[in-house]
Amino acid sequence: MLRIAVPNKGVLNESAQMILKEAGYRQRKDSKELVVVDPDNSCELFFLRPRDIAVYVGEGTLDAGITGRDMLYDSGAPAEEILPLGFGGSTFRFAARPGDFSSVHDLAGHRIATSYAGLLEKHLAEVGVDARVIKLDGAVETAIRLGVADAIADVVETGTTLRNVGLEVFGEPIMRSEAVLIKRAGAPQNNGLEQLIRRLQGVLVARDYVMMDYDIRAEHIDKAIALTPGMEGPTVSPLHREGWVAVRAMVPRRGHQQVMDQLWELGARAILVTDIYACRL
Ligand SMILES: Nc1ncnc2c1ncn2[C@@H]1O[C@H](COP(=O)(O)OP(=O)(O)OP(=O)(O)O)[C@@H](O)[C@H]1O
Ligand SMILES: O=P(O)(O)OC[C@H]1O[C@H](OP(=O)(O)OP(=O)(O)O)[C@H](O)[C@@H]1O
Ligand SMILES: [Mg+2]
Repeated sequence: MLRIAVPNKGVLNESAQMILKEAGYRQRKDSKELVVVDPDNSCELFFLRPRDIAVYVGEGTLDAGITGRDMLYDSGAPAEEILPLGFGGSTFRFAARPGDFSSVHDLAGHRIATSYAGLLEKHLAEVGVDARVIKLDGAVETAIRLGVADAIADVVETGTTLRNVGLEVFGEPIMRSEAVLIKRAGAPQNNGLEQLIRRLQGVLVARDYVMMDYDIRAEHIDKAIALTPGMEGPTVSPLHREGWVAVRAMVPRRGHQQVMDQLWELGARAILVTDIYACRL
């Protein structure tokens, strides 16, 4: 029985549930359900705080989990990333009142508020800056105004929260994060975990690619294939029309309209694009 940890609330919750649903796993009926048994897939889903997930997985009580890369790193738990999941993207950055600081090195001797003390302390040690870390639970942007800290280190996505309190980011981003699938560091990948990874990879490919079909004169096929190389080479079949072939290839969703324009210029016709519902590559 594979045991998977899923964020029970917060920004990662909905997208994590969605990707597992698309991968064929059972859904919880309401947000109060904390454990879902999915006998069809021989697994159990445990809904936990995203911050705690790396701890459970690192202890080996759960086989895999979905959490943020920043939270995994912050926890210091013996767990490792196995698959980036393409949602929950953010950066972890320093911010302060405009003009107060311009680089991490200016922070020596100052107070920095954060709810990611583990991540921040590791970063300060790496860059050799001695500063005081003030650990808060959340809403750290207000700490400067209330005189608890001189700077903050926090998750920034759109930057709206910082703008609203008149703060600005400074220095290089400390970390770029997104939701990731994790397992215990060094744990072997059993069959259930391998199946979970393959399924999630299938969902990610189905999201990122479309299927493109078109007809083209045989003499242009090399140029057409250069535009639509597919994953392992496109399928080229004869067409019941002298001198023409039909081509089928997976194409990145992003930019597929430009590819269609270029194929049209090349003389391709009947260019069709369809969604991929699910796949296993
Ligand atoms: N706009 C965002 N705000 C906060 N976290 C975000 C955002 N976008 C992506 N994330 C990621 O989501 C994770 C944080 O999730 P969440 O905010 O739900 O946790 P939390 O701060 O512990 O919980 P809560 O905010 O409910 O106290 C981190 O991995 C973070 O990088
Ligand atoms: O750049 P933005 O798009 O504004 O998003 C970033 C903000 O969102 C998060 O807060 P959250 O809602 O998780 O509250 P918290 O700080 O209490 O965790 C994060 O801590 C920032 O405050
Ligand atoms: Mg939060």
